[in-house]
Amino acid sequence: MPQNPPLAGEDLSDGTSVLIETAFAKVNLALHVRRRREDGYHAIESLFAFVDDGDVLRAERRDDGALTLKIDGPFAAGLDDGPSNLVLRAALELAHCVCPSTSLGNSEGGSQDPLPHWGASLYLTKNLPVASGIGGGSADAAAALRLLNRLWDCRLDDSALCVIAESLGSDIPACVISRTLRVEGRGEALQPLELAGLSSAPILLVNPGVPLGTAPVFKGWDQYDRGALDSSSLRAIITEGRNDLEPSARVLMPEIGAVLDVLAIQSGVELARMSGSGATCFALFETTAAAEAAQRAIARAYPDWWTMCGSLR
Ligand SMILES: C[C@](O)(CO)[C@H](O)COP(=O)(O)OP(=O)(O)OC[C@H]1O[C@@H](n2ccc(N)nc2=O)[C@H](O)[C@@H]1O
Ligand SMILES: Nc1ncnc2c1ncn2[C@@H]1O[C@H](COP(=O)(O)OP(=O)(O)OP(=O)(O)O)[C@@H](O)[C@H]1O
Repeated sequence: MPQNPPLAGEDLSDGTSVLIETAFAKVNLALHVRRRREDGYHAIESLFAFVDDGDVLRAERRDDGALTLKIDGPFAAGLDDGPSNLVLRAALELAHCVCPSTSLGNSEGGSQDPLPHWGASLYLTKNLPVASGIGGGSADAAAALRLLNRLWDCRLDDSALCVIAESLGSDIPACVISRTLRVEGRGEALQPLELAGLSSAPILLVNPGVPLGTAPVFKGWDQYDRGALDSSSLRAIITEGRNDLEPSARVLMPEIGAVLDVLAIQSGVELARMSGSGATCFALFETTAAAEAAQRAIARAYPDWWTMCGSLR
């Protein structure tokens, strides 16, 4: 772990500077699962929104062509900083797309023939719980694509980054955009949405403190199509929207029921629901003061639960 990761915009002694991206936490305000596809993935209809807070990724150029990742922050422990990390996988995929003959190295001596242009030192501050339904790893990969697109001056637009993102994970194209979206397919069909009442909405996220993998939750879906998503208004999302993965996630992790019950009784709550494949649940509030009061009350009563308060972007 880095002792002193560089700060955003900090000028380093060699004259280079550090670039920074936030990996915004994702929430599925509604997640309708329509059918299991032949390729094993599920066709979804979902309203994605993003919180104005999350993990933080910093990068500085290095001229030796090496690509390294160091992780700190409250959820760094146990997270592999090797080539399986989605940040490094995204970096490699971007470099290969822009320059197919690129070989990237790491300081431990991975590459035979590193090209100086594609070097970077990456520092990830992991604030979001891992495997928790708020796209932490997906948001990190998307932030890496946005960040290295700038650092390496690749000049790819969002749609080109989304094509690269799609090969890395279903949630990653939406995380590249990190704005309110209606999402279909297995996660790659994106339609931007401006919903009245949603912009800057106060939100509280609560996780019961145990990781939950995505694949087993989809596997437990009962294969019953409960119908299309009406994303025409926030009211429709609140009253008609569902998270079809909630029953299966609750079987695997009954604590989700307790989190939802506690969120639902907080004063000023407009909507309480599970995000993604769980176990994180969220609540939208009428005011920031109500969201912060609920966070304080829940943190006092359930010290093992993780909470984060913010606004939708
Ligand atoms: C539940 C959501 O987070 C909602 O936004 C996403 O649908 C999941 O996105 P993700 O974590 O990026 O998923 P991936 O890493 O692509 O896939 C993990 C596993 O979840 C299952 N999976 C994922 C997405 C999807 N539309 N159908 C699926 O069945 C598959 O078993 C897959 O092997
Ligand atoms: N940078 C990363 N941060 C978090 N997890 C990562 C990262 N790189 C790889 N992973 C792996 O990805 C898996 C899923 O983690 P992630 O936090 O993205 O799940 P999630 O919150 O359920 O996401 P989603 O909402 O997209 O389903 C974990 O098993 C983890 O080991």
